[in-house]
Amino acid sequence: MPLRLLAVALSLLLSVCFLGLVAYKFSRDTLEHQWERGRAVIDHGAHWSAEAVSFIDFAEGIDAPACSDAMLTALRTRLFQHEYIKDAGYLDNGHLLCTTTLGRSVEPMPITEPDYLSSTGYNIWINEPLALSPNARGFIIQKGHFNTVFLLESLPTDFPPGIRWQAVYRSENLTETIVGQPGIYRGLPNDRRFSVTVNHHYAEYCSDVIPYCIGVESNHWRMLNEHRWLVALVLLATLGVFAGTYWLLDSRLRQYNSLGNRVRRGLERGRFHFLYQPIVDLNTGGIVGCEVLARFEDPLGPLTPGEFIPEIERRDLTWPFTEKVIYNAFTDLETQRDLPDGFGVNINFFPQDLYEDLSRNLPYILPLKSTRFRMVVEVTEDKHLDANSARNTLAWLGDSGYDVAIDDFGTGYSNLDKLHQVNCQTIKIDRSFVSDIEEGGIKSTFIAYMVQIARELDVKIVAEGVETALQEKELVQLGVHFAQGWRFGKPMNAEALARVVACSTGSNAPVSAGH
Ligand SMILES: Nc1nc2c(ncn2[C@@H]2O[C@@H]3COP(=O)(O)O[C@H]4[C@@H](O)[C@H](n5cnc6c(=O)[nH]c(N)nc65)O[C@@H]4COP(=O)(O)O[C@H]3[C@H]2O)c(=O)[nH]1
Repeated sequence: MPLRLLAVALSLLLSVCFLGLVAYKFSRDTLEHQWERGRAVIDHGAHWSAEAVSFIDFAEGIDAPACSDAMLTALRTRLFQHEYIKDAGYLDNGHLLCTTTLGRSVEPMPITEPDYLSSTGYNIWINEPLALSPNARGFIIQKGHFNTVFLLESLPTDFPPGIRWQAVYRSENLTETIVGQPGIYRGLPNDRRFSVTVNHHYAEYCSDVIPYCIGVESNHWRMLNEHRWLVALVLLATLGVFAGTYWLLDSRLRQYNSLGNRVRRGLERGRFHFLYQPIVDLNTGGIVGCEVLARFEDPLGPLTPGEFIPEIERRDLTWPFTEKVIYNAFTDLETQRDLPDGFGVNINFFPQDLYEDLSRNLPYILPLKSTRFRMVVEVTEDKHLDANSARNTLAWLGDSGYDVAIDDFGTGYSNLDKLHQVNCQTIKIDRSFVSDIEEGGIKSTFIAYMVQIARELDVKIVAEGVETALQEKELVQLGVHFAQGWRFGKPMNAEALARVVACSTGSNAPVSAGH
Protein backbone atom coordinates (compact mmCIF):
# COMPACT_ATOMS: atom_id res chain seq x y z
CA MET A 1 0.00 0.00 0.00
CA PRO A 2 1.45 3.41 -0.86
CA LEU A 3 2.74 5.19 2.22
CA ARG A 4 0.42 8.13 1.81
CA LEU A 5 -2.64 5.90 1.69
CA LEU A 6 -1.50 4.08 4.82
CA ALA A 7 -0.98 7.40 6.63
CA VAL A 8 -4.44 8.60 5.51
CA ALA A 9 -6.06 5.35 6.66
CA LEU A 10 -4.37 5.43 10.08
CA SER A 11 -5.11 9.14 10.57
CA LEU A 12 -8.75 8.56 9.65
CA LEU A 13 -8.94 5.71 12.13
CA LEU A 14 -7.48 7.85 14.88
CA SER A 15 -9.77 10.80 14.08
CA VAL A 16 -12.81 8.51 14.13
CA CYS A 17 -11.64 7.12 17.48
CA PHE A 18 -11.20 10.66 18.78
CA LEU A 19 -14.64 11.69 17.57
CA GLY A 20 -16.11 8.49 19.00
CA LEU A 21 -14.51 9.16 22.38
CA VAL A 22 -15.78 12.73 22.50
CA ALA A 23 -19.26 11.59 21.40
CA TYR A 24 -19.19 8.86 24.04
CA LYS A 25 -18.09 11.31 26.73
CA PHE A 26 -20.74 13.82 25.66
CA SER A 27 -23.33 11.10 25.61
CA ARG A 28 -22.29 9.84 29.07
CA ASP A 29 -22.35 13.36 30.47
CA THR A 30 -25.81 13.94 29.06
CA LEU A 31 -27.04 10.70 30.55
CA GLU A 32 -25.39 11.54 33.84
CA HIS A 33 -27.13 14.88 33.79
CA GLN A 34 -30.47 13.30 32.94
CA TRP A 35 -29.92 10.83 35.72
CA GLU A 36 -29.17 13.56 38.26
CA ARG A 37 -32.11 15.76 37.32
CA GLY A 38 -34.51 12.83 37.15
CA ARG A 39 -33.37 11.54 40.51
CA ALA A 40 -33.70 15.01 42.03
CA VAL A 41 -37.35 15.08 40.91
CA ILE A 42 -37.95 11.63 42.37
CA ASP A 43 -36.07 12.44 45.59
CA HIS A 44 -38.23 15.51 46.12
CA GLY A 45 -41.36 13.41 45.83
CA ALA A 46 -39.92 10.71 48.06
CA HIS A 47 -38.79 13.16 50.74
CA TRP A 48 -42.11 14.84 50.66
CA SER A 49 -44.03 11.60 51.13
CA ALA A 50 -41.74 10.65 54.03
CA GLU A 51 -42.36 14.09 55.54
CA ALA A 52 -46.10 13.64 54.97
CA VAL A 53 -46.15 10.36 56.92
CA SER A 54 -44.30 11.85 59.87
CA PHE A 55 -46.36 15.08 59.76
CA ILE A 56 -49.67 13.21 59.80
CA ASP A 57 -48.44 11.04 62.70
CA PHE A 58 -47.56 14.21 64.59
CA ALA A 59 -50.87 15.91 63.77
CA GLU A 60 -52.89 12.94 64.97
CA GLY A 61 -51.19 13.33 68.33
CA ILE A 62 -52.13 17.03 68.85
CA ASP A 63 -54.22 17.40 71.92
CA ALA A 64 -56.42 20.34 70.92
CA PRO A 65 -59.91 20.84 69.50
CA ALA A 66 -60.22 20.45 65.72
CA CYS A 67 -59.26 23.59 63.79
CA SER A 68 -58.75 25.51 67.05
CA ASP A 69 -56.05 28.18 67.12
CA ALA A 70 -53.98 25.86 69.32
CA MET A 71 -54.18 23.06 66.73
CA LEU A 72 -53.42 25.38 63.78
CA THR A 73 -50.49 26.92 65.69
CA ALA A 74 -49.10 23.47 66.47
CA LEU A 75 -49.48 22.46 62.82
CA ARG A 76 -47.85 25.69 61.53
CA THR A 77 -44.98 25.36 63.99
CA ARG A 78 -44.38 21.83 62.83
CA LEU A 79 -44.51 22.95 59.15
CA PHE A 80 -41.40 25.08 59.76
CA GLN A 81 -39.46 21.90 60.41
CA HIS A 82 -40.46 20.45 57.04
CA GLU A 83 -38.85 21.35 53.79
CA TYR A 84 -41.32 20.00 51.26
CA ILE A 85 -44.78 20.26 52.82
CA LYS A 86 -46.28 23.63 51.91
CA ASP A 87 -49.72 23.29 53.52
CA ALA A 88 -51.69 20.96 55.76
CA GLY A 89 -55.35 20.70 56.56
CA TYR A 90 -57.95 19.11 58.80
CA LEU A 91 -60.81 17.08 57.28
CA ASP A 92 -63.95 15.61 58.63
CA ASN A 93 -66.77 13.80 56.95
CA GLY A 94 -65.47 14.34 53.44
CA HIS A 95 -65.00 18.12 53.96
CA LEU A 96 -61.95 20.26 54.50
CA LEU A 97 -62.54 22.39 57.59
CA CYS A 98 -59.31 24.34 57.96
CA THR A 99 -55.78 24.63 56.53
CA THR A 100 -52.54 26.09 57.91
CA THR A 101 -52.45 28.76 55.16
CA LEU A 102 -56.15 29.78 55.04
CA GLY A 103 -57.16 29.04 58.63
CA ARG A 104 -60.70 27.88 59.39
CA SER A 105 -63.00 27.89 56.31
CA VAL A 106 -66.24 29.72 56.52
CA GLU A 107 -67.82 26.97 54.46
CA PRO A 108 -66.43 23.43 54.83
CA MET A 109 -65.04 22.45 51.39
CA PRO A 110 -66.09 19.08 49.99
CA ILE A 111 -63.18 16.91 48.88
CA THR A 112 -63.07 14.84 45.70
CA GLU A 113 -62.44 11.10 45.41
CA PRO A 114 -58.71 10.30 45.82
CA ASP A 115 -56.79 9.19 42.73
CA TYR A 116 -55.10 6.43 44.60
CA LEU A 117 -55.27 4.57 47.89
CA SER A 118 -51.88 3.31 49.07
CA SER A 119 -51.47 -0.11 50.66
CA THR A 120 -50.64 1.61 53.98
CA GLY A 121 -53.99 3.41 54.01
CA TYR A 122 -53.03 6.83 52.63
CA ASN A 123 -55.29 8.58 50.12
CA ILE A 124 -53.41 10.33 47.36
CA TRP A 125 -54.45 13.06 44.95
CA ILE A 126 -52.27 13.84 42.00
CA ASN A 127 -52.11 17.14 40.17
CA GLU A 128 -54.94 18.47 42.25
CA PRO A 129 -56.19 22.10 42.21
CA LEU A 130 -55.44 23.59 45.62
CA ALA A 131 -57.50 25.76 47.95
CA LEU A 132 -54.59 28.02 48.82
CA SER A 133 -54.44 29.75 45.41
CA PRO A 134 -56.59 29.53 42.26
CA ASN A 135 -53.69 28.45 39.95
CA ALA A 136 -51.80 26.21 42.35
CA ARG A 137 -51.74 22.44 41.75
CA GLY A 138 -50.11 19.83 43.86
CA PHE A 139 -49.89 16.45 45.46
CA ILE A 140 -52.05 15.72 48.43
CA ILE A 141 -51.55 12.89 50.89
CA GLN A 142 -54.23 12.26 53.48
CA LYS A 143 -54.85 9.81 56.27
CA GLY A 144 -57.45 10.09 59.02
CA HIS A 145 -58.27 13.75 59.72
CA PHE A 146 -55.15 15.29 58.23
CA ASN A 147 -53.72 15.97 54.80
CA THR A 148 -50.47 17.51 53.55
CA VAL A 149 -49.81 19.42 50.34
CA PHE A 150 -46.78 19.48 48.13
CA LEU A 151 -46.62 22.10 45.37
CA LEU A 152 -45.77 20.79 41.91
CA GLU A 153 -43.83 23.94 41.05
CA SER A 154 -41.36 23.12 43.79
CA LEU A 155 -40.21 20.10 41.75
CA PRO A 156 -36.69 20.74 40.38
CA THR A 157 -37.76 20.60 36.75
CA ASP A 158 -35.00 22.83 35.42
CA PHE A 159 -33.92 20.32 32.74
CA PRO A 160 -31.68 21.73 30.05
CA PRO A 161 -33.26 22.48 26.69
CA GLY A 162 -33.48 19.43 24.46
CA ILE A 163 -34.53 17.18 27.34
CA ARG A 164 -38.18 16.13 27.64
CA TRP A 165 -39.61 14.41 30.67
CA GLN A 166 -42.73 13.08 32.23
CA ALA A 167 -43.39 12.28 35.90
CA VAL A 168 -46.15 9.76 36.57
CA TYR A 169 -47.91 8.18 39.46
CA ARG A 170 -47.71 4.51 38.84
CA SER A 171 -49.66 1.81 40.57
CA GLU A 172 -50.60 -1.65 39.42
CA ASN A 173 -53.31 -0.56 37.02
CA LEU A 174 -52.90 3.17 36.91
CA THR A 175 -50.29 5.36 35.28
CA GLU A 176 -51.23 8.98 35.70
CA THR A 177 -49.23 11.96 34.49
CA ILE A 178 -48.28 14.22 37.34
CA VAL A 179 -46.33 16.74 35.40
CA GLY A 180 -44.21 16.99 32.20
CA GLN A 181 -44.88 16.02 28.60
CA PRO A 182 -47.23 13.11 28.06
CA GLY A 183 -45.93 10.14 26.11
CA ILE A 184 -42.36 10.23 27.40
CA TYR A 185 -42.57 7.74 30.25
CA ARG A 186 -42.36 4.22 28.90
CA GLY A 187 -42.72 2.07 32.01
CA LEU A 188 -39.72 -0.20 31.29
CA PRO A 189 -38.98 -3.19 33.50
CA ASN A 190 -36.76 -2.49 36.52
CA ASP A 191 -33.59 -3.90 34.98
CA ARG A 192 -33.90 -1.98 31.71
CA ARG A 193 -34.65 1.54 32.77
CA PHE A 194 -32.10 2.90 30.47
CA SER A 195 -31.79 2.90 26.69
CA VAL A 196 -29.75 4.53 23.98
CA THR A 197 -30.90 4.50 20.38
CA VAL A 198 -29.61 6.26 17.30
CA ASN A 199 -31.79 9.25 18.07
CA HIS A 200 -32.50 9.13 21.77
CA HIS A 201 -31.24 8.65 25.26
CA TYR A 202 -33.95 7.51 27.55
CA ALA A 203 -33.76 6.92 31.29
CA GLU A 204 -36.38 6.15 33.87
CA TYR A 205 -36.34 6.39 37.68
CA CYS A 206 -38.87 5.37 40.33
CA SER A 207 -39.13 6.22 43.98
CA ASP A 208 -38.83 3.40 46.48
CA VAL A 209 -41.20 5.19 48.85
CA ILE A 210 -44.21 5.93 46.65
CA PRO A 211 -45.13 4.57 43.23
CA TYR A 212 -43.83 7.65 41.57
CA CYS A 213 -41.68 7.50 38.41
CA ILE A 214 -40.11 9.79 35.91
CA GLY A 215 -39.07 9.20 32.30
CA VAL A 216 -36.42 11.53 30.90
CA GLU A 217 -35.54 11.62 27.22
CA SER A 218 -32.98 13.61 25.28
CA ASN A 219 -32.85 13.71 21.54
CA HIS A 220 -29.32 13.50 20.14
CA TRP A 221 -30.00 15.79 17.21
CA ARG A 222 -31.74 18.34 19.37
CA MET A 223 -28.82 18.19 21.83
CA LEU A 224 -26.33 18.66 19.00
CA ASN A 225 -28.36 21.55 17.73
CA GLU A 226 -28.35 23.02 21.22
CA HIS A 227 -24.57 22.68 21.38
CA ARG A 228 -23.77 23.87 17.85
CA TRP A 229 -20.65 25.69 18.87
CA LEU A 230 -19.34 22.77 20.81
CA VAL A 231 -20.02 20.49 17.85
CA ALA A 232 -18.18 22.87 15.51
CA LEU A 233 -15.27 22.97 17.95
CA VAL A 234 -15.14 19.18 18.22
CA LEU A 235 -15.23 18.82 14.42
CA LEU A 236 -12.44 21.33 14.16
CA ALA A 237 -10.44 19.43 16.79
CA THR A 238 -11.08 16.18 14.87
CA LEU A 239 -9.78 17.83 11.73
CA GLY A 240 -6.75 18.89 13.77
CA VAL A 241 -6.27 15.34 15.03
CA PHE A 242 -6.48 14.07 11.46
CA ALA A 243 -4.04 16.64 10.08
CA GLY A 244 -1.63 16.22 13.01
CA THR A 245 -1.67 12.44 12.86
CA TYR A 246 -1.30 12.44 9.10
CA TRP A 247 1.65 14.79 9.27
CA LEU A 248 3.31 12.77 12.04
CA LEU A 249 2.69 9.39 10.44
CA ASP A 250 3.64 10.55 7.00
CA SER A 251 6.94 11.97 8.20
CA ARG A 252 7.59 8.88 10.38
CA LEU A 253 6.80 6.49 7.54
CA ARG A 254 8.91 8.51 5.17
CA GLN A 255 11.73 8.43 7.64
CA TYR A 256 11.25 4.70 8.20
CA ASN A 257 11.35 4.10 4.47
CA SER A 258 14.05 6.60 3.70
CA LEU A 259 16.88 5.33 1.53
CA GLY A 260 19.24 5.30 4.49
CA ASN A 261 16.93 3.23 6.70
CA ARG A 262 16.10 0.82 3.89
CA VAL A 263 19.77 0.25 3.23
CA ARG A 264 20.58 -0.19 6.94
CA ARG A 265 17.73 -2.66 7.39
CA GLY A 266 18.63 -4.34 4.10
CA LEU A 267 22.11 -4.97 5.38
CA GLU A 268 20.74 -6.57 8.56
CA ARG A 269 18.05 -8.57 6.78
CA GLY A 270 19.97 -9.84 3.77
CA ARG A 271 18.32 -7.71 1.09
CA PHE A 272 21.54 -7.56 -0.91
CA HIS A 273 22.52 -10.09 -3.50
CA PHE A 274 25.50 -10.16 -5.80
CA LEU A 275 26.10 -10.50 -9.52
CA TYR A 276 29.35 -11.20 -11.34
CA GLN A 277 30.54 -9.57 -14.53
CA PRO A 278 33.18 -11.45 -16.50
CA ILE A 279 36.63 -9.96 -17.15
CA VAL A 280 38.04 -11.25 -20.41
CA ASP A 281 41.54 -11.73 -21.78
CA LEU A 282 41.27 -10.01 -25.18
CA ASN A 283 44.09 -12.08 -26.65
CA THR A 284 42.66 -15.50 -25.82
CA GLY A 285 38.96 -14.79 -25.29
CA GLY A 286 39.18 -16.64 -21.96
CA ILE A 287 37.39 -15.31 -18.87
CA VAL A 288 40.04 -14.68 -16.28
CA GLY A 289 38.00 -13.16 -13.51
CA CYS A 290 34.89 -11.28 -12.57
CA GLU A 291 33.81 -8.11 -10.82
CA VAL A 292 31.36 -8.52 -7.96
CA LEU A 293 28.48 -6.04 -8.25
CA ALA A 294 25.94 -5.59 -5.49
CA ARG A 295 22.19 -5.49 -6.05
CA PHE A 296 19.50 -4.48 -3.59
CA GLU A 297 15.82 -5.32 -3.39
CA ASP A 298 13.41 -5.06 -0.47
CA PRO A 299 9.60 -5.18 -0.30
CA LEU A 300 9.52 -1.54 -1.44
CA GLY A 301 11.41 -2.38 -4.61
CA PRO A 302 14.96 -2.36 -5.95
CA LEU A 303 17.59 0.33 -5.41
CA THR A 304 20.43 1.01 -7.82
CA PRO A 305 24.07 1.10 -6.66
CA GLY A 306 23.93 4.83 -7.39
CA GLU A 307 21.28 5.05 -4.66
CA PHE A 308 22.54 2.63 -1.99
CA ILE A 309 26.34 3.18 -2.24
CA PRO A 310 26.16 6.86 -1.12
CA GLU A 311 23.84 5.84 1.76
CA ILE A 312 26.28 3.17 2.90
CA GLU A 313 28.99 5.79 2.94
CA ARG A 314 26.83 8.38 4.66
CA ARG A 315 25.97 5.91 7.44
CA ASP A 316 29.52 4.70 7.94
CA LEU A 317 28.56 1.17 6.98
CA THR A 318 31.27 0.77 4.36
CA TRP A 319 33.32 -1.92 6.06
CA PRO A 320 30.40 -4.08 7.29
CA PHE A 321 29.05 -3.87 3.73
CA THR A 322 32.36 -4.86 2.11
CA GLU A 323 32.72 -7.74 4.57
CA LYS A 324 29.28 -8.95 3.52
CA VAL A 325 30.17 -8.64 -0.18
CA ILE A 326 33.34 -10.69 0.32
CA TYR A 327 31.63 -13.28 2.52
CA ASN A 328 28.71 -13.79 0.15
CA ALA A 329 30.65 -13.64 -3.10
CA PHE A 330 33.32 -16.12 -2.05
CA THR A 331 30.78 -18.48 -0.46
CA ASP A 332 28.66 -18.27 -3.60
CA LEU A 333 31.48 -18.72 -6.14
CA GLU A 334 33.12 -21.52 -4.17
CA THR A 335 30.12 -23.73 -4.98
CA GLN A 336 30.86 -23.40 -8.72
CA ARG A 337 33.23 -26.23 -9.62
CA ASP A 338 33.65 -24.94 -13.20
CA LEU A 339 35.49 -21.88 -12.02
CA PRO A 340 39.24 -22.48 -12.21
CA ASP A 341 41.66 -22.11 -9.31
CA GLY A 342 43.22 -18.67 -9.22
CA PHE A 343 40.12 -17.15 -10.85
CA GLY A 344 40.16 -13.41 -10.14
CA VAL A 345 37.34 -12.04 -7.98
CA ASN A 346 37.32 -8.25 -8.02
CA ILE A 347 35.73 -6.66 -4.96
CA ASN A 348 34.97 -2.94 -4.81
CA PHE A 349 36.46 -1.38 -1.66
CA PHE A 350 35.70 2.05 -0.27
CA PRO A 351 38.80 4.25 -0.13
CA GLN A 352 37.92 5.32 3.43
CA ASP A 353 38.23 1.70 4.62
CA LEU A 354 41.78 1.57 3.34
CA TYR A 355 42.44 4.90 5.01
CA GLU A 356 41.02 3.65 8.30
CA ASP A 357 42.90 0.41 7.92
CA LEU A 358 39.80 -1.71 8.37
CA SER A 359 40.84 -4.04 5.59
CA ARG A 360 43.37 -5.59 7.97
CA ASN A 361 40.38 -7.60 9.16
CA LEU A 362 40.37 -9.48 5.85
CA PRO A 363 42.08 -12.63 7.18
CA TYR A 364 39.17 -13.12 9.61
CA ILE A 365 36.56 -13.40 6.86
CA LEU A 366 36.06 -17.16 6.80
CA PRO A 367 35.39 -17.97 3.13
CA LEU A 368 38.45 -15.92 2.21
CA LYS A 369 40.74 -17.98 4.42
CA SER A 370 40.44 -21.14 2.40
CA THR A 371 39.53 -19.79 -1.02
CA ARG A 372 41.03 -21.18 -4.20
CA PHE A 373 40.31 -17.85 -5.93
CA ARG A 374 42.32 -14.71 -5.97
CA MET A 375 40.83 -11.55 -4.57
CA VAL A 376 41.45 -8.27 -6.37
CA VAL A 377 40.77 -5.15 -4.33
CA GLU A 378 39.20 -2.52 -6.58
CA VAL A 379 39.43 1.00 -5.27
CA THR A 380 38.76 4.39 -6.85
CA GLU A 381 41.42 6.94 -6.29
CA ASP A 382 40.37 9.75 -4.01
CA LYS A 383 41.83 11.96 -1.31
CA HIS A 384 41.85 9.07 1.20
CA LEU A 385 44.41 7.21 -0.88
CA ASP A 386 46.87 10.11 -0.58
CA ALA A 387 47.18 9.46 3.14
CA ASN A 388 50.09 7.44 4.43
CA SER A 389 47.80 5.03 6.27
CA ALA A 390 46.01 4.15 3.00
CA ARG A 391 49.30 3.68 1.19
CA ASN A 392 50.51 1.42 4.00
CA THR A 393 47.32 -0.59 3.79
CA LEU A 394 47.74 -0.96 0.03
CA ALA A 395 51.29 -2.17 0.58
CA TRP A 396 50.06 -4.59 3.24
CA LEU A 397 47.39 -5.89 0.84
CA GLY A 398 50.09 -6.54 -1.79
CA ASP A 399 52.28 -8.30 0.77
CA SER A 400 49.32 -10.42 1.88
CA GLY A 401 48.76 -11.71 -1.65
CA TYR A 402 45.86 -9.55 -2.72
CA ASP A 403 45.98 -7.62 -5.97
CA VAL A 404 44.95 -3.97 -6.04
CA ALA A 405 43.19 -2.40 -9.02
CA ILE A 406 42.59 1.33 -9.41
CA ASP A 407 38.97 1.61 -10.59
CA ASP A 408 37.46 4.24 -12.89
CA PHE A 409 40.95 5.34 -13.78
CA GLY A 410 41.15 8.67 -15.55
CA THR A 411 38.09 10.20 -13.89
CA GLY A 412 37.75 12.52 -10.94
CA TYR A 413 40.66 12.31 -8.56
CA SER A 414 42.72 9.79 -10.57
CA ASN A 415 46.09 11.11 -11.43
CA LEU A 416 48.65 9.49 -13.64
CA ASP A 417 51.52 11.27 -11.92
CA LYS A 418 50.59 9.85 -8.54
CA LEU A 419 50.12 6.32 -9.82
CA HIS A 420 53.67 5.28 -9.12
CA GLN A 421 53.19 6.17 -5.41
CA VAL A 422 50.31 3.73 -5.08
CA ASN A 423 50.98 0.05 -4.73
CA CYS A 424 48.66 -1.40 -7.40
CA GLN A 425 48.86 -4.19 -9.96
CA THR A 426 46.02 -3.14 -12.27
CA ILE A 427 44.34 0.01 -13.54
CA LYS A 428 40.83 -0.05 -14.94
CA ILE A 429 40.11 2.46 -17.69
CA ASP A 430 36.80 4.15 -17.01
CA ARG A 431 33.88 3.42 -19.30
CA SER A 432 33.67 7.04 -20.46
CA PHE A 433 37.01 6.68 -22.33
CA VAL A 434 35.87 3.47 -23.99
CA SER A 435 32.49 4.80 -25.11
CA ASP A 436 34.30 7.74 -26.70
CA ILE A 437 36.18 5.45 -29.10
CA GLU A 438 33.37 5.18 -31.63
CA GLU A 439 32.83 8.93 -31.84
CA GLY A 440 36.58 9.38 -32.07
CA GLY A 441 36.23 11.79 -29.11
CA ILE A 442 39.11 13.45 -27.36
CA LYS A 443 38.84 11.19 -24.30
CA SER A 444 39.60 8.06 -26.30
CA THR A 445 42.97 9.51 -27.29
CA PHE A 446 44.04 9.24 -23.63
CA ILE A 447 43.82 5.45 -23.75
CA ALA A 448 47.11 5.09 -25.66
CA TYR A 449 48.78 7.31 -23.06
CA MET A 450 47.35 5.22 -20.20
CA VAL A 451 48.58 2.01 -21.85
CA GLN A 452 52.07 3.49 -22.13
CA ILE A 453 52.14 4.58 -18.46
CA ALA A 454 50.84 1.16 -17.39
CA ARG A 455 53.65 -0.53 -19.31
CA GLU A 456 56.23 1.75 -17.75
CA LEU A 457 54.90 1.03 -14.26
CA ASP A 458 54.46 -2.65 -15.07
CA VAL A 459 50.76 -2.74 -14.17
CA LYS A 460 47.97 -4.52 -16.04
CA ILE A 461 45.27 -2.50 -17.78
CA VAL A 462 41.59 -3.46 -18.00
CA ALA A 463 39.09 -1.51 -20.14
CA GLU A 464 35.63 -1.13 -18.60
CA GLY A 465 32.28 -0.80 -20.36
CA VAL A 466 33.22 -2.43 -23.67
CA GLU A 467 30.00 -2.78 -25.61
CA THR A 468 30.89 -3.19 -29.30
CA ALA A 469 33.23 -5.15 -31.55
CA LEU A 470 34.72 -1.89 -32.79
CA GLN A 471 35.63 -0.82 -29.26
CA GLU A 472 37.19 -4.23 -28.66
CA LYS A 473 39.22 -4.05 -31.87
CA GLU A 474 40.48 -0.54 -31.12
CA LEU A 475 41.45 -1.51 -27.57
CA VAL A 476 43.39 -4.53 -28.79
CA GLN A 477 45.19 -2.33 -31.31
CA LEU A 478 46.00 0.16 -28.56
CA GLY A 479 47.55 -2.66 -26.53
CA VAL A 480 44.83 -3.21 -23.92
CA HIS A 481 44.79 -6.88 -22.97
CA PHE A 482 41.86 -7.20 -20.63
CA ALA A 483 38.31 -5.93 -20.86
CA GLN A 484 34.96 -6.01 -19.15
CA GLY A 485 31.59 -4.94 -20.54
CA TRP A 486 28.31 -5.99 -22.05
CA ARG A 487 30.13 -7.23 -25.16
CA PHE A 488 31.42 -10.11 -23.01
CA GLY A 489 28.58 -10.44 -20.57
CA LYS A 490 26.33 -8.40 -18.33
CA PRO A 491 26.47 -8.90 -14.54
CA MET A 492 25.07 -12.42 -13.91
CA ASN A 493 24.59 -14.92 -11.11
CA ALA A 494 27.24 -17.45 -10.05
CA GLU A 495 25.81 -20.42 -12.02
CA ALA A 496 25.59 -18.36 -15.21
CA LEU A 497 29.14 -17.14 -14.69
CA ALA A 498 30.40 -20.70 -14.22
CA ARG A 499 28.61 -21.71 -17.43
CA VAL A 500 30.09 -18.90 -19.53
CA VAL A 501 33.51 -19.55 -18.06
CA ALA A 502 33.23 -23.22 -19.01
CA CYS A 503 32.16 -22.31 -22.56
CA SER A 504 34.65 -19.49 -23.05
CA THR A 505 37.37 -20.13 -25.59
CA GLY A 506 41.03 -19.83 -24.81
CA SER A 507 42.84 -19.97 -21.54
CA ASN A 508 41.17 -18.87 -18.35
CA ALA A 509 44.46 -17.80 -16.93
CA PRO A 510 43.96 -15.30 -14.13
CA VAL A 511 44.28 -11.57 -14.81
CA SER A 512 47.45 -11.35 -12.84
CA ALA A 513 49.04 -13.81 -15.25
CA GLY A 514 50.00 -11.20 -17.73
CA HIS A 515 49.06 -7.99 -19.52
N1 LIG B 1 26.62 1.03 -19.75
C1 LIG B 1 27.41 -0.01 -19.43
N2 LIG B 1 27.60 -0.30 -18.12
C2 LIG B 1 28.40 -1.35 -17.82
C3 LIG B 1 29.00 -2.14 -18.81
N3 LIG B 1 29.73 -3.10 -18.19
C4 LIG B 1 29.60 -2.91 -16.87
N4 LIG B 1 28.78 -1.85 -16.62
C5 LIG B 1 28.42 -1.27 -15.34
O1 LIG B 1 29.48 -0.47 -14.90
C6 LIG B 1 29.61 -0.55 -13.50
C7 LIG B 1 30.96 -1.03 -13.18
O2 LIG B 1 31.20 -0.99 -11.84
P1 LIG B 1 32.07 0.11 -11.13
O3 LIG B 1 32.82 0.95 -12.09
O4 LIG B 1 32.88 -0.62 -10.11
O5 LIG B 1 30.99 1.02 -10.43
C8 LIG B 1 30.16 0.46 -9.47
C9 LIG B 1 30.73 0.56 -8.06
O6 LIG B 1 31.42 1.78 -7.90
C10 LIG B 1 29.49 0.60 -7.22
N5 LIG B 1 29.26 -0.74 -6.70
C11 LIG B 1 28.51 -1.75 -7.20
N6 LIG B 1 28.61 -2.83 -6.42
C12 LIG B 1 29.44 -2.50 -5.40
C13 LIG B 1 29.94 -3.18 -4.24
O7 LIG B 1 29.68 -4.36 -4.02
N7 LIG B 1 30.79 -2.48 -3.41
C14 LIG B 1 31.14 -1.19 -3.65
N8 LIG B 1 31.97 -0.58 -2.81
N9 LIG B 1 30.69 -0.53 -4.73
C15 LIG B 1 29.85 -1.17 -5.58
O8 LIG B 1 28.40 0.97 -8.02
C16 LIG B 1 28.91 1.30 -9.31
C17 LIG B 1 27.88 1.00 -10.34
O9 LIG B 1 27.61 -0.32 -10.36
P2 LIG B 1 26.64 -0.95 -11.42
O10 LIG B 1 25.41 -0.12 -11.52
O11 LIG B 1 26.52 -2.37 -11.11
O12 LIG B 1 27.39 -0.74 -12.75
C18 LIG B 1 28.53 -1.51 -13.04
C19 LIG B 1 28.27 -2.33 -14.27
O13 LIG B 1 26.99 -2.91 -14.31
C20 LIG B 1 28.75 -1.82 -20.18
O14 LIG B 1 29.23 -2.45 -21.12
N10 LIG B 1 27.95 -0.74 -20.43
